[in-house]
Amino acid sequence: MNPNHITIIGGGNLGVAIAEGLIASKYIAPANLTITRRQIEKLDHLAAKGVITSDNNSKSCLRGNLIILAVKPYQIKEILEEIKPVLDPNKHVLASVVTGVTLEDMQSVIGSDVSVFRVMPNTAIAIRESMTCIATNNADQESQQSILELFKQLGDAIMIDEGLMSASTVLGACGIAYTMRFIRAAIQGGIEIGFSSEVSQQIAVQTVKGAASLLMETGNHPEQEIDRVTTPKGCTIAGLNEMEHQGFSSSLIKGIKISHGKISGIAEEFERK
Ligand SMILES: NC(=O)C1=CN([C@@H]2O[C@H](COP(=O)(O)OP(=O)(O)OC[C@H]3O[C@@H](n4cnc5c(N)ncnc54)[C@H](O)[C@@H]3O)[C@@H](O)[C@H]2O)C=CC1
Ligand SMILES: O=C(O)[C@@H]1CCC=N1
Repeated sequence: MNPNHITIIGGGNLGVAIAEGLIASKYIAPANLTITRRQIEKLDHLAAKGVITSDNNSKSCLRGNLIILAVKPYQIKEILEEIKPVLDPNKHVLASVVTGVTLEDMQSVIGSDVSVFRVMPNTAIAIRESMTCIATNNADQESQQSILELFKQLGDAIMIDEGLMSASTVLGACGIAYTMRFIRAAIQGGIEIGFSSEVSQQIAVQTVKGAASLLMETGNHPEQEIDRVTTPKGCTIAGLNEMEHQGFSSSLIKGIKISHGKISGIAEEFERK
């Protein structure tokens, strides 16, 4: 399966980010990309780039062979019922980015003839820097390879067991928000010690990028890199230890666990519809 036309159903935050990443990657021409939402005027910026915008999900599915579902968890069941009559197992592959809704949930509506994937990117997909985790229970190796290759164009991508999909949602997708909050706090601290907001942001953002790049390029554990920074009796270790006394790592780990626990509640929205 090589996606020759991609249809994204749900042109909200993530759907638009995926479209932008696809356009930037040149993986697919804008004319081979369709995106839907009910208020299509909100997709005018994509239409201006040559993307097909529509408020008709079924017609849009006829155009695409890869269909990406990017709606809220409580909306997906209704949409699956709507597009089911036009789904063709010999043509279509379905990929859902919807949080908490399982492959089995989706197959309970559309059956298991069509290959279905759960895909968990993050909003950095817009600039081709997503970490995307992918799972399936019925797609053949060739389709798995195609989907993996596609999302590798948009950052990094790995196949995982579906049982880890909620964990990947939290670490990868929610992780963007956690990291932004770290950066915001660093900016605020930088202002307290003398920088303007703009310069503080410039320093904080490049420092986070540098830290991530160090780990990517060396493969080191963060603590190895921390050891290189913490001069004995120095200012880094003093600040780090104070942050830990205040619960820095603990609060992050607890937050990750709370987010993870919340996902089973999100999945119930599928059942209630
Ligand atoms: N925002 C994020 O960072 C991430 C979101 N997700 C998941 O992706 C899904 C979408 O999230 P967001 O983009 O943030 O939500 P959103 O609310 O911004 O986007 C959903 C879009 O679907 C549209 N929509 C609703 N009913 C429709 C219909 N019948 N036909 C066509 N379009 C319809 C809405 O108008 C809206 O634009 C959710 O299930 C979320 O859990 C997953 C990973 C990251
Ligand atoms: O907050 C949420 O529920 C969604 C899923 C991951 C990112 N945003």
